[in-house]
Amino acid sequence: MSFMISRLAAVRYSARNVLDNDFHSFNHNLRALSLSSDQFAANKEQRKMAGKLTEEQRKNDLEPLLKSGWTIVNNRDAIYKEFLFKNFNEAFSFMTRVALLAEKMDHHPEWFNVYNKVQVTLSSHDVNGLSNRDVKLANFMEKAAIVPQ
Ligand SMILES: C[C@H](O)[C@H](O)[C@H]1CNC2=NC(N)=NC(=O)C2=N1
Repeated sequence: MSFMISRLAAVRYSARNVLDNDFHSFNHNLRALSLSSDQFAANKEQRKMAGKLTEEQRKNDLEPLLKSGWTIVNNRDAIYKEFLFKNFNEAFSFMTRVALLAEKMDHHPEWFNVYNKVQVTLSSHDVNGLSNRDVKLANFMEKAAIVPQ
């Protein structure tokens, strides 16, 4: 019973955060509720262990992205690309498609949008550099940016 109450308290706490517009910590709490604390810690640890891209992964997985317009950011282990669309609707549709995967992956882009332009920087904050999650998200963005006319 006290377990249930503490769960409810956690949900209420999460709901309050949402009202405070703190979606990030809401999702964090939701994940903590659906995984046991051991699973949650293991999951976090796994992400860290997957770690930064190896030299081999950089050669095999990063190089094709650099040929598609991604560049390595100065003084940071991150990649950047500017996507241009016909108008705001197409730019924001792209962002929406990407946002759904990003949330599923619990891996979020740094991005800036104005009208038809979306500037994206990808890096994995928990390992302070590029990981396979950035490669996956970048490859998805390449597909999501194609607008059927
Ligand atoms: C707690 C939660 O898992 C982390 O804050 C997630 C959220 N989104 C993230 N996004 C990115 N790009 N890097 C991270 O390390 C990261 N961590």
